[in-house]
Amino acid sequence: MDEVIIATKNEGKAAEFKTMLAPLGVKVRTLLDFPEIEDIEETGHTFEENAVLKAEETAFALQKMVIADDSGLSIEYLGGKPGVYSARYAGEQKDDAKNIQKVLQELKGVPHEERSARFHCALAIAAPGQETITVEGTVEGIIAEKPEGMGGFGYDPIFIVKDKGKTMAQLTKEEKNKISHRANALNKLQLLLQHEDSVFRGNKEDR
Ligand SMILES: O=P(O)(O)OP(=O)(O)OP(=O)(O)OC[C@H]1O[C@@H](n2cnc3c(O)ncnc32)[C@H](O)[C@@H]1O
Ligand SMILES: [Mg+2]
Repeated sequence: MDEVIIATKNEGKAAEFKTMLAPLGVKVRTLLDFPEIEDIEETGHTFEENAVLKAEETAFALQKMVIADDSGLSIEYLGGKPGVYSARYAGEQKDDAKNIQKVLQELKGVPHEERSARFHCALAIAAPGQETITVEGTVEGIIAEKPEGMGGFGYDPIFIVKDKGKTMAQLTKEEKNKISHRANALNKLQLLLQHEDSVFRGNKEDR
């Protein structure tokens, strides 16, 4: 595998995939490089369903192998919300600051011990005529009282990583890419592909 297309238009995700896949020597392109591909409607009820939708539609459109990422934040006190609606929680414009404000508003006055949350990342790898493969990675956290830190993207400034006692946005890129839901999912995918005898492994010479 010398090139992989990540079916995302999210710049934060795109940057993380580029960094995490760099050691493998794989060239990474994203949908930011294919502006002709229109937004795919995320009609699934789970992260996995949406990842499969995005991966299969893009693989069909480009006739290439692609990986899609559907991810989001699930907050226990809110019954799992924003969940699959994380990107558009505060409206169609997918505004990170507004999404964060909405979550903080909904958790106003809720004590620390009831602010448990989890980031999810479902990855799907699809290629024309191949069975799609999916994996999911998570990371546990607590929703902060206010945003802290400048790194990452999305909900990172309000997500205190349980094992670190800092928000995801306060971690360095290297730290985030070691422990994140996306890193966990990508590690699982790599392990799975090592055992999978399919087109996704590429030619022996590529390995
Ligand atoms: O569908 P694509 O084009 O990949 O881009 P998107 O931004 O719409 O992506 P999703 O549908 O998967 O929605 C993900 C939401 O979860 C948030 N999110 C995902 N991963 C995150 C991370 O690592 N840190 C913080 N927030 C994250 C992100 O900001 C979005 O609001
Ligand atoms: Mg999306």
